[in-house]
Amino acid sequence: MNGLGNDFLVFDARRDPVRLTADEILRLADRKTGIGFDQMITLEPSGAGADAFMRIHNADSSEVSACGNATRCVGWLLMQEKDSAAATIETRAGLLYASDAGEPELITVDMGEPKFDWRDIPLAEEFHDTRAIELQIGPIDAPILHSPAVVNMGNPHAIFWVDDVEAYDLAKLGPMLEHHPIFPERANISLAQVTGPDSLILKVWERGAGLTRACGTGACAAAVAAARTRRTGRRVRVTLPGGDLVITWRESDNHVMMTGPVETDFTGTIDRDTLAVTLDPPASVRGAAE
Ligand SMILES: N[C@H](CCC[C@H](N)C(=O)O)C(=O)O
Repeated sequence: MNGLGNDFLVFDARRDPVRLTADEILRLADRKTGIGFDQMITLEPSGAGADAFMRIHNADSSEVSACGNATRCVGWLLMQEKDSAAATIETRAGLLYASDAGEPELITVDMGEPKFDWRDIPLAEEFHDTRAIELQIGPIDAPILHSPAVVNMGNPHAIFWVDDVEAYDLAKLGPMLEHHPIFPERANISLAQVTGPDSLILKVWERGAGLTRACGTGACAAAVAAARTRRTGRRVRVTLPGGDLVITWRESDNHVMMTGPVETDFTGTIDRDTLAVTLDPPASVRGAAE
């Protein structure tokens, strides 16, 4: 499945457990010799009364606690199954609530409350004044990235405000910042270009996945940081390379609501031993094989 091109391999492990080694996850994530994905999602029985527990692994096999676009896709799956307009998803970061947004394959997820304290991002104690971050890569006149906003949406995000997201080589800067010593658990790195009181453009280097077409928690983090610094209002249209998400940081309960599309690319089965994939008929895959 995918949310604005941020793509996922979704296993239904609610009846039979799916336990893959890091090496097997890396093999499946490989876009040349495997299936290819940004994150691997494993649906398991929920211990908290939710419709399912959602386990999240990045393409580098790291397990993480939040994935906004995948939560929309899983919410849609569960609502389809139950023929319901709402679904509850348990994650390591807590319970999330998905609901039908009134159009086919358009889903809203309540992503909970943002966190801003340096301990909650987390940041390393000796660095927790983010104004200390200044990074210039490349020729002496290369643009300098500095003073990121940091937000936790169940996972760590650092957002750099820029005048033009295309003026920076995020493929080069991203990994340096992802692994910056200020982020003891690494971080998702965003460039945000505010384009109006209710709109911004976002490019994301994702922790454990690299450049992605969209990042749901990144869009939430950037919209909240923009509102908190009076760059925008509390409702922001976030334009990512893969398309738009609408984020509302609700004043009444401090929750962040994310609305966007979901797509199913194909379904099938994977052989437990060989990891060979058999597509369900019609064996059509959305868009030509890349
Ligand atoms: N790379 C992220 C997880 C996936 C986030 C993104 N795909 C989203 O839609 O929120 C992390 O390591 O925290």
